[in-house]
Amino acid sequence: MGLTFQKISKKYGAVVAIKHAEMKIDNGEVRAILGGNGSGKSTLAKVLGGLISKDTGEIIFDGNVIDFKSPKDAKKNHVIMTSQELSLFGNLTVEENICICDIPVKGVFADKKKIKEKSLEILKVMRLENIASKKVEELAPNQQYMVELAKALVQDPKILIIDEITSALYREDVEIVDDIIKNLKKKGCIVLFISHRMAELYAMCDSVTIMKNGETLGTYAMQEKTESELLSLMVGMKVDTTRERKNHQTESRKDIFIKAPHIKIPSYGTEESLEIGRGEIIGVAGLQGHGQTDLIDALYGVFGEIKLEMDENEISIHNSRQAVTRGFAFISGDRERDGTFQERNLAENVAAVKELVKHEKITDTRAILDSFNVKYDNPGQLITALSGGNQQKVVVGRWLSTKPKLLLANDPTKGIDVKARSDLHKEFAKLAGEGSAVIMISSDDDELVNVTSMVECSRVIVMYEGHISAILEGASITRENISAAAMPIEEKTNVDVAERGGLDE
Ligand SMILES: Nc1ncnc2c1ncn2[C@@H]1O[C@H](COP(=O)(O)OP(=O)(O)OP(=O)(O)O)[C@@H](O)[C@H]1O
Repeated sequence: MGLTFQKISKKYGAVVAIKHAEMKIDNGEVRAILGGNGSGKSTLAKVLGGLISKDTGEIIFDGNVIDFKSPKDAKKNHVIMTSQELSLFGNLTVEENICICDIPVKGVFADKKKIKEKSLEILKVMRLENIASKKVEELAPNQQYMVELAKALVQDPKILIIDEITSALYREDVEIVDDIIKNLKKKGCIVLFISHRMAELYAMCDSVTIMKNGETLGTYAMQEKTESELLSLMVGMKVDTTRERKNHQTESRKDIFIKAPHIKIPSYGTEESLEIGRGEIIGVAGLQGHGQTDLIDALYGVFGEIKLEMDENEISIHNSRQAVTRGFAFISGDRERDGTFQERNLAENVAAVKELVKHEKITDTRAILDSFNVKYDNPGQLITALSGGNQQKVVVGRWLSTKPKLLLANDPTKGIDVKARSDLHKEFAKLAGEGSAVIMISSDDDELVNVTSMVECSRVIVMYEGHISAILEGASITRENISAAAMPIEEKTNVDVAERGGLDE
C-alpha cells in the first residue's frame, strides 16, 4: 500500500526533466523532495497531479495504477496539488475560491450560506476567518498561498502535493501549516513536500528523497542525515553549512554613506529613519506586513519623493528610474509581477536594467547566467521555460551586474535552492565587501541570521506596526531575539534584545 513511482521519465523537447525517477511513500508519510533548481521536483509533482503526462513509467497508489489526464481527474481521486503557480481567481472572494472545485448549490444557484460555512470551517483551522470575504487580489502574497492551501484541504486529500508554497510564508503561517500536516498524517494522507527551506523540512517531514538532474538519487529518514550531508548529496560535493559569525563593527565605527531621515511607511502612516554604512548588510525582519516592504519600497522611490543624504550630498529621488541612476538596485518580492518580463527571452531579461535604464551595453549575458549557475539552454529562450528558481537567479544576476551601491532586496532567495541561496549570500557579502550596502527583507529568520553573519558590519532591524522595534547586532542576531522583537512590545519586556538605538557589544 502507499504510493510508488516506477521509472518515471519526462522530456520537454530535448530537455530531460526527469529520468527513471523512483520512490515509495507509505500512507501517512510526509516526504520531502529536495534538489537543486531545475532538478525535476515540480515536473514529478505535476505528473502525479495530472498537470502533465509522463513519457514512460508507472505510478501505483494503494495497489492501483494511476495516470491522471488532468488536475480535475486527479482531484476526483483526492490527489491535490498546490503550487507556487497559484490556481486562484483574483476577482473572487477567498470563500468563493476555496469552494470553487465543488460549489454548493441550491437549485440552480450557488448556495452562498453553504459556501460561507464550508470555507469558514477550514479558515478557522488556518486562523484566517478575517479574510473570508476579501477578494484574493487584495491579499498579500503569503495570504494567497494560504488560501491555495485551504482550497486543497477542503477537497479532503489522500495525497497532497505542496510545491514551494511555503517559500513565501512567514513563521506564523508555517506553524499553522505544520499543524495541518500533522493532522493530515493522522488521517493517513501522503504529503509530498517540496521546499528549499531546510528548517521546515526537518520540522515537518519524515523522510527525504534527493533529486539531481532529473534522477532520484536516494531516500533517507530525515533525522538520519545532517543538513550538510543532505546538501552534499544534492550537489554532488562536500558542503559545510556550519558558519562562524565574524566580529562585528559597532554603530560608531560604521562608515555611513546614506542617511535617510524620513522614510514613509504608508501602510501605517508612520515614518522611520535609517543610516546605512558602506560594507553593511542590513536584514529586515518582522511578522508579515509590519512595514518591511514599505521601508525598502520608499527608499527606491516607489511612494514618490524621498530626500536622502548620500556621500554628503543632499539628493532627492522621485521614482525608481532615478533610484537606479543613483546606483540603487531593487529585487522585488513578486517575481512574476515585477521581476521578470515573461514574454521576453533570457538575454533581454538580463539586459533590462543595464541597457534600458543605465544605457550600458551588456555583452556578457552568458557569463552572467553562468556565474549564477542558471540552468538554461541558450540566452534566446523564453524566461518562462526555466524552473522557478532559475528565473529568480536571472533576476538577481541582472541586478548584481549593475554593480549597485545599495541593493534593496525583498525576499530575494524565495524559491532558490539551498546551494544557490548560499552562493547568493556570498554574492551579497562580496558586494558589501566592495563597499556597497545591502538591505534585505526575508520571511525566513534563519536566513537573516546566516547572511548577516558573513560580513563584519551587519544589523538586523525588526519592524513592528510600521516602526523599527529593535536593532540587533553581532551575537544578538539570533532567531530567538528576532522572534521576540517581532512580538508586541508588552510581551518582550524580559527579552534580551537591543531596543532601538543598537546594542553595546
Ligand atoms: N514548460 C517547460 N518547457 C521547457 N522546459 C521546462 C519546462 N518546465 C520545466 N522545464 C525544464 O525541466 C527541468 C526540470 O524543471 P522543474 O521545474 O521540474 O525543476 P524543479 O526541481 O522543480 O526546480 P525549482 O526548484 O527551480 O522549482 C528544468 O531544466 C526546466 O528548465
